[in-house]
Amino acid sequence: MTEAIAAQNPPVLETVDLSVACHTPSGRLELLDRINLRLEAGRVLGIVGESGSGKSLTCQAILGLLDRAQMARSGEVRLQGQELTAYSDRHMRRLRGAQIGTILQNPMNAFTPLHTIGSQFVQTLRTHDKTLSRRQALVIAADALDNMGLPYPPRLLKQYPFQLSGGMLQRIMIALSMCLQPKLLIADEPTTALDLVSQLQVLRALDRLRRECGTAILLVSHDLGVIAQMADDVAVMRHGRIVEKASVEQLFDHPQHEYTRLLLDSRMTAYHHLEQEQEQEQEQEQEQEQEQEQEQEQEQEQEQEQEQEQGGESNA
Ligand SMILES: Nc1ncnc2c1ncn2[C@@H]1O[C@H](COP(=O)(O)OP(=O)(O)OP(=O)(O)O)[C@@H](O)[C@H]1O
Repeated sequence: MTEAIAAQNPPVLETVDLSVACHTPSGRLELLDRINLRLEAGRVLGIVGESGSGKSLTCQAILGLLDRAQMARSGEVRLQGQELTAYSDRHMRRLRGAQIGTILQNPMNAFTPLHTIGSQFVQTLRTHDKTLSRRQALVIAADALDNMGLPYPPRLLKQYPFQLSGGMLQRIMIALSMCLQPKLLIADEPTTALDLVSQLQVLRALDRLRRECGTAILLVSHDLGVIAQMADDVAVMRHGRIVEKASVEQLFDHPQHEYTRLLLDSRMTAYHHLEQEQEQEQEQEQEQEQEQEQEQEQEQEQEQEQEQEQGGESNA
C-alpha cells in the first residue's frame, strides 16, 4: 500500500546509481560513482564538496549535457518518476527550460549577448506557450521582474545583458524561471561570482521560487554558509562519490564522516583566520591611533615649553 502511494507521488528528482566514466588515452577513468539522490517538490538539496569532487559533473549528467563522445553515463535519472537517460537530445532540450531550469555560476552565458532581455523573455515564453503574443509575453515578463523586486522592469526589458550586473542577471534568470515554473531547478554555484548583497538577493529569490512555485532545487555550492541558509538536505561529495547524506541540521550538528568534519572545520578555520586577521588589523589601527595621540601630545608639550620659554625671555 505504502509502495503504491510512493509510486503515485514519486520525487521530483531521483538518481539511481548515476555514474560517469571518461575515456582517456590511458584507459577508462571513473569520474562519478553511483550517485543516489532524491529530491521532493519545494525542497532544496545542497551538494557540497571540494573543488573537483564531481558536483558540476553530477548536474551535467542529470541535465544530459555530457559530451557523449568523451563520457559514458550509466544508472538512472528520473524526473517525477520518468526515466530520462533514454530521451533523445531534442526531447531533453525541450525538457530543459520547460520542466528543468538551470542557473549557473556565470549568468552571462545564459543570455544571448545580441538580444535585449525583453526579446529573450518573449522568445522563451513563446517557445513554451505558442498562443502568447509578443505584447502579452512582455507584460508577463515585466510582471515577473517587478515581482522579483527588480527596478524599472520596462527599462530592464530594453537593456542588453552586458549592460547589467551579474547579480541582476541571476535574478532575471530566476524571474524567468518563475514564469516557466519548472519542476526542478539546478543551480550550480549561483552566488559564487557575486558580491554579498547580490548573493543575499539571489538566495531570497531562489527561496521564493521554491515556496511560491513548489520548485525543487538542487543547489551546488562550495560555500557552506549558503548551504546552511538554503538547504533542507545535504549530500557531501568527494572524489566522485557521495560520502554523507543528511538533513542540514544533522550534518552541521553531528557530521558523521571524517571528510564532512574536515570540510566544516576548514570553514571554521577559514573564519577563525579571518577573525584573527580582522583583530590584528584592529589592534594595528589602535596602536597607530595611540602613536598619533602620543605624537600630538608631545608636539603640544613642546609647543607649551616653547611658549613658556618665549614668555620667560620676554619677561626678562
Ligand atoms: N570534460 C571533462 N573531461 C575529463 N575530465 C573532466 C571533464 N569535466 C570534469 N572532469 C573531471 O571530473 C572531476 C569532477 O569535476 P567537476 O567539475 O564536477 O568538479 P566540481 O566538484 O564541480 O569542482 P568545482 O567546485 O571546482 O567546480 C574533476 O576531476 C574534473 O577534472
